[in-house]
Amino acid sequence: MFEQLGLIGCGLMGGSFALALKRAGLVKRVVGYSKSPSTTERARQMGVIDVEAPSALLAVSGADIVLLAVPVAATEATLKAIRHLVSKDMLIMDVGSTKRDVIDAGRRVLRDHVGSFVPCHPIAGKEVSGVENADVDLYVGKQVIVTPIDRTQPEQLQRAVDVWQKLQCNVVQMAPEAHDAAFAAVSHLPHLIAFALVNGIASQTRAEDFLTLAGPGFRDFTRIAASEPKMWRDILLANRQELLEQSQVFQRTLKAMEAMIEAGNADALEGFITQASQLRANWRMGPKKG
Ligand SMILES: NC(=O)c1ccc[n+]([C@@H]2O[C@H](COP(=O)([O-])OP(=O)(O)OC[C@H]3O[C@@H](n4cnc5c(N)ncnc54)[C@H](O)[C@@H]3O)[C@@H](O)[C@H]2O)c1
Ligand SMILES: O=C(O)C(=O)CC1(C(=O)O)C=CC(O)C=C1
Repeated sequence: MFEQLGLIGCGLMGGSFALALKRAGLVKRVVGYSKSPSTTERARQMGVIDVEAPSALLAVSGADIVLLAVPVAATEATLKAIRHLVSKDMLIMDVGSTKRDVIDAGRRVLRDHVGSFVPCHPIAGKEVSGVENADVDLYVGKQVIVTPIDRTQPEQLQRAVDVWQKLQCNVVQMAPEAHDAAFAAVSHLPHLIAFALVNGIASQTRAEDFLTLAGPGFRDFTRIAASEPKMWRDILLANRQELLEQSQVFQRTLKAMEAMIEAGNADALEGFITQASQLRANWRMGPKKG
């Protein structure tokens, strides 16, 4: 049981975490801070946080657990704002979608206290952001990737794993580099393609007609194109090297498929689609069972 959660970033991810922690009876009090005071106020009105803090530092004052739930590019400034109150006994976690840049910021800013910081990434989310969309069940049954470094205190790592497990998450430990490589392929690239696809259609003179005719296939494929622009700008830039490599792989695959279509090679095209279709039909979210 924690005495006080210091929540920095009272949005979708942070708000959902606070609600889940409260429901599980794991925290007595939540003190929250968001850049915009109206967001912090809204979070209190919704019962997501109990007390509004006027700064990140004051949100951390008296906290034994801290969650950073801000855009990844805001991590360094946030850690700088709180570093004077960070102690060895405080568990600090984040939920950022990229890990190498977040960890680099942690090393630079926290220095001797970097051991209190356990980098985390819940593989849960939505295309809508903000505290209004916070959801007590967001993390239930989802994977949480933890990417400790050599200096992470084993006790803090264990506490972080325990918290996520009590929220009914499946915790997976990985190296930060392996994390960023994997999520470039299965999260960042799909978002890049969804944004590009929508804008590619929108750039055509008949876009309005096309979009009026679009059905469930378009809706499902492009759901994530409605995601928060600044958050995704930061993610795509933070993981640019891995993402650009994945984009190259995608473009080569697309070119190969175009060549089959151009040549009218029905067998090759069918084989290619069969491979993807079977893979996707058998795919289930989460770790392999059995
Ligand atoms: N949305 C998703 O699907 C998803 C999934 C997994 C991880 N993440 C990660 O979670 C983090 C938060 O995303 P979200 O979806 O909750 O976004 P959000 O926009 O809903 O919430 C972010 C909150 O942080 C606040 N904020 C922004 N800059 C700040 C700063 N400098 N100091 C204090 N507060 C600040 C905003 O006002 C907002 O309240 C991001 O790092 C993102 O990469 C998002
Ligand atoms: O469901 C969505 O809308 C998401 O995009 C969630 C999603 C993903 O790509 O799977 C997005 C970013 C993350 O860091 C983790 C999860």
